[in-house]
Amino acid sequence: MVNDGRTIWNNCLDIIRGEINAQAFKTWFEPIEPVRFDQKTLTIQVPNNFFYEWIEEHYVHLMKKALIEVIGSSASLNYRVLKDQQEVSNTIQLNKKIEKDESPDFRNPFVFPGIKKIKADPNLNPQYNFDNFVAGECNRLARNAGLAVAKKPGGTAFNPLVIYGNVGLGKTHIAHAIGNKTLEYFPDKQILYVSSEKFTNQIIHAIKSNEIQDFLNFYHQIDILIVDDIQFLANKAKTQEIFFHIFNQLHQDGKQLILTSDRAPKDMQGMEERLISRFKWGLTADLLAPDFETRKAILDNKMNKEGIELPPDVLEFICYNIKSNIRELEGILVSLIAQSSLNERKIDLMLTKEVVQKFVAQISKEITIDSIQDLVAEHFNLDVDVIQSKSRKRNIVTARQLAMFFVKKHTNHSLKKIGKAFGGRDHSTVIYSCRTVNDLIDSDKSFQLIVEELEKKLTMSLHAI
Ligand SMILES: Nc1ncnc2c1ncn2[C@@H]1O[C@H](COP(=O)(O)OP(=O)(O)OP(=O)(O)O)[C@@H](O)[C@H]1O
Repeated sequence: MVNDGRTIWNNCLDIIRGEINAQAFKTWFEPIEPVRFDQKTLTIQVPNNFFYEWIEEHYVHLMKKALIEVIGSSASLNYRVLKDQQEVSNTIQLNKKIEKDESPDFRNPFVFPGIKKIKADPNLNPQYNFDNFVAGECNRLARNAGLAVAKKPGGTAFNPLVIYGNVGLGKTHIAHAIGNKTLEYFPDKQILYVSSEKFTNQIIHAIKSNEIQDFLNFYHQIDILIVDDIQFLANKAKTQEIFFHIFNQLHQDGKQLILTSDRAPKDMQGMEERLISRFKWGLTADLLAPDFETRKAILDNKMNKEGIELPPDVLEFICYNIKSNIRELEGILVSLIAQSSLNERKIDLMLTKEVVQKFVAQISKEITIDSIQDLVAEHFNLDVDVIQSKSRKRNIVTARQLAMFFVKKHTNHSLKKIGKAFGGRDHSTVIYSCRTVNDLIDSDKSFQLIVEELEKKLTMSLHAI
């Protein structure tokens, strides 16, 4: 029996750790100290008031869940806030009564055996909706298809709707958003969001307790089934077989299926061919990494929600450097807020660089010929090998000359080496290119602006730290 505060808190942490990402855990839970446990009340100490408020706002559900699991449903929680390094005990003494959480988890469906029409918790997170899902070219197809499906579930050609994309690009968010929107239009329809992991565990449980028929009955009554991260079904033959069965039945009945995955159906290894072919029946829409403007809009959105404002250079710096994972973008914002609160530091470019560097430590910190060629090629919408080619087309020549100019200015490479990296040109071509760029900067205002913009991107990038 656990009865001391530290053991209880450690047990809670074990539960919490499994539910949030490592960075958030480190930022918000590692600094907490258990103080005492008395009469089912756990007292924890947080570093400051801001910390307390953040935890209350963002993690109170999770804390409830953990405390109920470890202490029982009559548990309660006190915070003690450390201020100015002094312990100000009971300054904010909250006796938060912990109540049984009604909806943290999908209730095991087998509690409804044989019931004709069920009404189960759809397990949707209202925080993930279309209002806070920033639209961009990167998610246009998935977003539009999702909205169409929500208006007419089972009644469009997008069945199943398969949304795929790399880690942290919004698959779970959009899956819930579609579910929430559908619920708005059709409050009486039975919607269910389930992660593949949970779905698999439910099957294991059903098999063990001989309730597989109840399980199937339950799923056959769902009108809109959303299964997240179906790549987890790979190499799980029995789970795939059962899912296949459910899929066919629902599809045949005109019910809507929405699936997400981290890869396109054709690339799903360990998945039965018959399932893959069904995934291709409807629409497969990908989520791409957002462009700079969309990244800024996402961060803006998040800042509004948290009620904070960042200086423009800080915002731009983050967006220049974090390109391929929106969760990381948000993680940086949260880290910045935490760092500034814990260390009482202003959020400026210096602090931001420190935080960003921790997130992307694997990135090279030097400006290289490759990084310059990539940047210039991207700006002119060209492939890098075109820049290195012999082409004399005007825009290609300009891009090439500009890239050489940047390499000369921002690296220590010799003229010979630079020429070689641009399709084996000699040193006089490099000198001529740099001179031409300088002349253009002086004489052409729009060219000057392009140079400034690219230069900003180069120096904003982590390479410049
Ligand atoms: N277009 C967007 N607008 C606003 N926020 C977004 C957008 N896309 C993603 N996010 C946010 O990014 C974070 C990560 O998104 P999400 O968890 O949906 O990604 P995922 O693709 O499911 O990741 P994983 O592959 O790890 O499961 C979430 O906080 C989500 O709200």
